Amino acid sequence: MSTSRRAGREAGPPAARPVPAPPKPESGPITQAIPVVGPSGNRHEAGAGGGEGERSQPSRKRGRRRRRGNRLPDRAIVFVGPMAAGKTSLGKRVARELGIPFVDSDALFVQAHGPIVDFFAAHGEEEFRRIEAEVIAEELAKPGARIFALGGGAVLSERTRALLSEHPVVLLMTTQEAVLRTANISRRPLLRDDPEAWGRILAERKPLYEAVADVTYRTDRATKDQLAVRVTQWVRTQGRGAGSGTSGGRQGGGRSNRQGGARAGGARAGGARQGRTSTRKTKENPSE
Ligand SMILES: Nc1ncnc2c1ncn2[C@@H]1O[C@H](COP(=O)(O)OP(=O)(O)O)[C@@H](O)[C@H]1O
Ligand SMILES: O=C(O)C1=C[C@@H](OP(=O)(O)O)[C@@H](O)[C@H](O)C1
Ligand SMILES: [Mg+2]
Repeated sequence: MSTSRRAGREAGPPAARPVPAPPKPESGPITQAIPVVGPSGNRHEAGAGGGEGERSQPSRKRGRRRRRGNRLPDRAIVFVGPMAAGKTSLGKRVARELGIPFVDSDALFVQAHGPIVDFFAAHGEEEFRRIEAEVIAEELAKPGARIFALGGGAVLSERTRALLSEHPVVLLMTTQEAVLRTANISRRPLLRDDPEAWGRILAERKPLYEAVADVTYRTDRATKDQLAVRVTQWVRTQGRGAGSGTSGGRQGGGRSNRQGGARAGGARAGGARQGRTSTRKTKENPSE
């Protein structure tokens, strides 16, 4: 296992990753209706449904299947990445697939403080970052499997990066071209007046994303449906055999990661889990 290279490479069979906490009971599927906070701040049901025209409750059959299939950690699985990479939209889908809640840090912020664009205008970015880091720390402290999508700049906080060393972290990466094609720029204060700032901001933050990530998926090279399947599969490996060496092996086939031209970068954390305050994860980077 490489100990120095970072995320952003092809996902393949990840290596086992030691988990520091004592083995926790694996969380089973959550089959009851689950409150979800979307980016708009609205609560809706996610366990199934997620607000995109699907059922509000998983069927009993699906629930049984999930109970057998899920091996989820008893903690938040965190999505990071640049603005408009798809953290919110893909995070919702993955949560729905897994039958677990979805939480979005921007939505938590909006619930308490109103629209981010307005907050930036009134109080500035620094104050936004301060509150964002608090909101994230509070959420990460809660137990229970769920997908937690962070705002793109959340990794700027050292405190947040340190906390992420205790969580499975998925990095979603894309390109400026794809973002300018699909994203709603007007809701993102840092892009509103200068959409091309996206690339400059990414250049500054890329090392931070890579330092916290366990696996990377490119969202500009696959459909949301394809990615939802792939990321869901990866998440399912994260609760297995803490320290048993089986945690990543099942993904191994990496089959889905290499299909359809959608490249999932892969890396696995190892070292970071040995130290609670480490902000850097040790990864294996299978070749591309
Ligand atoms: N393969 C994909 N995965 C995720 N999002 C995608 C994909 N293709 C296009 N999109 C679009 O990109 C945008 C990403 O927005 P969002 O999920 O809010 O990103 P983020 O939360 O990372 O800022 C959405 O409009 C989404 O529909
Ligand atoms: O990258 C950033 O600095 C930001 C990203 C946004 O979230 P998304 O990444 O979900 O767009 C939101 O937190 C805010 O506009 C600032
Ligand atoms: Mg988002």
